[in-house]
Amino acid sequence: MIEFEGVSKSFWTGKQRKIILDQASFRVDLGQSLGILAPNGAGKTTIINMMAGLEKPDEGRVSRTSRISFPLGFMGGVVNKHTATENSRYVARLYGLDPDYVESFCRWLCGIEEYFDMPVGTYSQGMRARFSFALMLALEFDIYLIDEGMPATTDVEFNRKAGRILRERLQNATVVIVSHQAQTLEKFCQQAAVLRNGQLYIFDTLEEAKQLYDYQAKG
Ligand SMILES: Nc1ncnc2c1ncn2[C@@H]1O[C@H](COP(=O)(O)OP(=O)(O)OP(=O)(O)O)[C@@H](O)[C@H]1O
Repeated sequence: MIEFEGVSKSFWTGKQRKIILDQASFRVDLGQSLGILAPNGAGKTTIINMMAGLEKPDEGRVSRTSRISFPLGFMGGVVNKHTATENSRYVARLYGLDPDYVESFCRWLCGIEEYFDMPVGTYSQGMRARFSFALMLALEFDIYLIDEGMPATTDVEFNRKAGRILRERLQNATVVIVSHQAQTLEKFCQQAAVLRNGQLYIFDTLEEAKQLYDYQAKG
């Protein structure tokens, strides 16, 4: 479970205060995958980062009582001067998993051949995205955090394999996915939310959320 209690977050832009959340309270329960709809720049990445514990609220409390993933595409734990082999074995040890398993899973899923033994700093953006996605899928979490704005991979074979594993994983796991379009959320989520005026409004159906989102877009 992830719970936000009276959470406020804003950024000072030099000209004005950009409000992301204003005393917002909501919960993500296990088994209730949530899709968050918000226009570009509204604060989707910031909310996902707060859920992951990468960013702190200015006020209020974020509590986590399950195994929460790092956001898909997050490379913060990956060391550029080390190879994918070294990074995957290191991350496996951090999470108390078998390094041989995590390394071979990532090697198989990434499909980046000899680059797996080259420093991550030498990878293309697509290779980096594939490696961080593979790393996330190698570890088991109760809640997966997916930021649609993260660099995507255009490798068809990888997307097919990774998509299949993610769908399998999501049969038993919960996902929080943020997007600016409803279509992306349809596949995964039991409930949908709209970020509006610093509040997250959660609905039982994507249809209801879309109505508020479309109304907001017109307004
Ligand atoms: N450290 C920061 N300092 C100042 N402003 C920031 C900071 N981080 C984010 N912002 C601003 O806060 C707003 C929300 O950023 P965020 O990346 O969370 O939005 P987003 O909805 O994920 O955007 P996008 O859809 O474009 O990826 C943006 O206007 C961004 O410029």
